[in-house]
Amino acid sequence: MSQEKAAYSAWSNIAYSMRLHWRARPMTLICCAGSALIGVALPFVNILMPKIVIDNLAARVAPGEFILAVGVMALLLAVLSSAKSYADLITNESVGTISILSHLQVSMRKRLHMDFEVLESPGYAKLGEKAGRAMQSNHSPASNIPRFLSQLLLNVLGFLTYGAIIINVHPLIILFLAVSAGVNWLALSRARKIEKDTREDRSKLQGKLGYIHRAAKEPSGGKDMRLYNLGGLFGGIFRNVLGAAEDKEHKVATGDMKAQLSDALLSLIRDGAAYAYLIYLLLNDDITLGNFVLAFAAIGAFAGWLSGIVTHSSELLRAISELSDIRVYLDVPDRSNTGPGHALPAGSSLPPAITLKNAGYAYPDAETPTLSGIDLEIKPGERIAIVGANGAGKTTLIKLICGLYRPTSGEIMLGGVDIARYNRDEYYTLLSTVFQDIHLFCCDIAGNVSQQSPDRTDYRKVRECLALSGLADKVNGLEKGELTQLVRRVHNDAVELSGGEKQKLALARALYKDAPVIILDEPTAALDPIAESEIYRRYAELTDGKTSIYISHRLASTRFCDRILLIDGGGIAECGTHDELMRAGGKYAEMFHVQSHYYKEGDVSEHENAFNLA
Ligand SMILES: Nc1ncnc2c1ncn2[C@@H]1O[C@H](COP(=O)(O)OP(=O)(O)OP(=O)(O)O)[C@@H](O)[C@H]1O
Repeated sequence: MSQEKAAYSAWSNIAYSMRLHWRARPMTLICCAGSALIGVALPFVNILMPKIVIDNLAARVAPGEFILAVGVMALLLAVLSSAKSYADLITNESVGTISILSHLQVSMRKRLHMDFEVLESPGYAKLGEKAGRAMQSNHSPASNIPRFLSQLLLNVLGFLTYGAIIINVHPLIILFLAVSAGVNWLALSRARKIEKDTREDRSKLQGKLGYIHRAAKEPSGGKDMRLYNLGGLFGGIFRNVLGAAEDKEHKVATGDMKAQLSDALLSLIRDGAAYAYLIYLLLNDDITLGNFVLAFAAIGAFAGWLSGIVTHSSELLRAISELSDIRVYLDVPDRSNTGPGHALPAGSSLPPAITLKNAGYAYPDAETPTLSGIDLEIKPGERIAIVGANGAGKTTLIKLICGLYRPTSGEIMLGGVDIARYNRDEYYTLLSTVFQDIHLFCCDIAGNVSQQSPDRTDYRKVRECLALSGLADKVNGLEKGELTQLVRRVHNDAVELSGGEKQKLALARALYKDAPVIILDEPTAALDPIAESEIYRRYAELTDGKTSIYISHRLASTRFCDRILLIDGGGIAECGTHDELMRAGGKYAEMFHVQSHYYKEGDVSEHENAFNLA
């Protein structure tokens, strides 16, 4: 998967953010604009008030006129102040929240539906980590672009209004103030560059910290940590990574601090010089007292507007850049066919043939393909067993057949049509699967079997499937039976299932789905011998009228299949019935002999009879 996509331009990100807020709640943007306008009017009225008071006193106006002028100003202040509070309330409450909720929803949808191959790829995970940093909360910069824009607008308007007052006193003051702001901008640019340059590394370090955290937190990792005494080793690695992360964060914080210091220092020099000049004008009677007070206040605030422009444009640029991270992540395309696809074959009680033509698969960044040149036709209703050494590519092969991976060479067809042409979700309806890594969902046992909400669950069928998979006794022994919750982390009263029980539950889930193709990846690896033998005994019943693909390391158990495929060297090295492969005397026969060594002669033939298929 290509990880780097051209980053979005600043304008594109601003337009995107504005669109997002406008669609969700137009009032938010109206309030942002209102906040900027009132935000500049309010202090302006504030600094105008003393001038009006002084001018009126100097002109010795009638008391009624004086009170009216001051009263109007006070009323204006009160109205503006209330309007500003209202606008701020709306923007503070909505801006970050609208953005974060929208992005969280889209990213959750993406996680739930994204094509599996991309979901699994490390490149996608890294993009997710970067985006995750930018989506940490409703206060994160990327979520607050309209607010930064509003603040920037406020400062630009303040700059222009107050600038007009100051220009009236002397245009050079503006030039002087603007040059000092330019110097300040340079200092902030440096800080922003440090932040930008270190973002990739900081994101990677955060990813590592997250991984170590999870490994220490999850019971599966915690068990090994204790038994292998990994506390010291992992603690050391954690400290190193944390140290490196702190170094980077420190670098960014130091850059920010230097920029702020230079801002404070420059402000002091700048305002001091401007005030000195105003005092000089007053002492020489070149300015009225009212105008002196107004200009004095304007210069004080002008510096604030200038540094506001510098700071908020810098913040806005940072936010824009982080929004790019989110958009790049959300824009990773789902390559699977989620639109209207080719109609699924209908009309036969048996599922259609699955054909692999010269199919192969190379994992991203792998030097050599895991599988290549696979030619195979799985006939309707056929029972196929796949065997082979660890890492031979058995699971990869079934993931290809399931459509979870797209072949990197050749093609896979169902009923003569490339499986990529079927709608992905419709194609999945054909498959009942049990993989090695079993995931339990935080609902009750019945829901875990039906994979449906309670109102759509057929409880009678759930009980039948639990009986077929051999979990009925366990479930019936629970106080709430199949209504017992699973996943303790979510439900306090949940039960914990053993590895074998989970496997039985996964089998019940596959049986409940009752799809025409059943794919089992070592479904009995964690079962006790009696439960395992029971599954073998019932295999014909469980897969009746279906195509079945069955991976197992227990070679004796594959004898009840119509055909056995031995995967080796990235392809199908041997193919045939058990007897054919034994007669051929190849790798399968060798593996079988090695394994049967551990069984008494009678055990194998016992299985043979038990399957009632040989
Ligand atoms: N997500 C992945 N990314 C990269 N390589 C992978 C990935 N999954 C598996 N592989 C590699 O592909 C090869 C085949 O793996 P696969 O899981 O298909 O083997 P298997 O025959 O099912 O093994 P086992 O019997 O141990 O379950 C292995 O060498 C493995 O390292």
